[in-house]
Amino acid sequence: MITITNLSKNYGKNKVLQDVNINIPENKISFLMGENGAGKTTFIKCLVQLENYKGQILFDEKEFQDVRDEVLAIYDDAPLYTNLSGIENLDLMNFRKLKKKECYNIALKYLSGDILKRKVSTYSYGQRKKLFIALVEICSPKYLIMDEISNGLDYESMKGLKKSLKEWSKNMTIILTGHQFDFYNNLIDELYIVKDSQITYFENLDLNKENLGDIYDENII
Ligand SMILES: Nc1ncnc2c1ncn2[C@@H]1O[C@H](COP(=O)(O)OP(=O)(O)OP(=O)(O)O)[C@@H](O)[C@H]1O
Repeated sequence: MITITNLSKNYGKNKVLQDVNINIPENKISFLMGENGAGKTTFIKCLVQLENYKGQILFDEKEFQDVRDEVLAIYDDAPLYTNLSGIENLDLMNFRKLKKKECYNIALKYLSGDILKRKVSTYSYGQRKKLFIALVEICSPKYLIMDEISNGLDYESMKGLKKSLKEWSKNMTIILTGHQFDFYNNLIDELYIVKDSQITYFENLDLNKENLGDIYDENII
């Protein structure tokens, strides 16, 4: 479980998050829903210490630095070595220390050999996303955080990712954010609303029956 206690984050006078207290359960898919600028990415950046904040974030009672090699965060400006090939990037970022050949074989499920051997600077937006998705399978992290992962993926890749996320969540604590509710409907286990500097857990909702678009209309607008 990830425990967030009294988390506050300001950018100057903009109080993006104020005294947030939530728990993210283990081995579930938790989804953060909120309008543009609500603070979803900020929250994720706090989780992985890319932003300073007030409060406490613990991963199964441990500080981030003690679980750093078990956390994988994927967000739009996540860094890649653009002068290196896709496979060289995977080899460098692979914290499970799989052999390069094993990384390559896993990555082939997501990108062709030709693309994997090309410099990342030549990749399309969707191909960069697929490289990170391959990294999830290579690293098999305990905690997986994906900010707007479905953006830029083609239909087949989205279907494949949805299936993989379900499978991964048997052994992974997963946090997702996004706006394309078609992708997140019938996928997520837990829902959190990000609004007015707060993150609120939605209790007792049957997410398999309820439509995220309707929940958004009723609770966010
Ligand atoms: N580095 C920054 N400096 C100043 N303000 C920032 C910075 N990053 C984000 N903000 C502001 O913080 C607020 C929350 O932004 P954030 O990116 O977390 O929103 P979001 O919920 O992820 O939005 P979206 O759905 O559009 O991706 C916004 O008002 C944004 O303008």
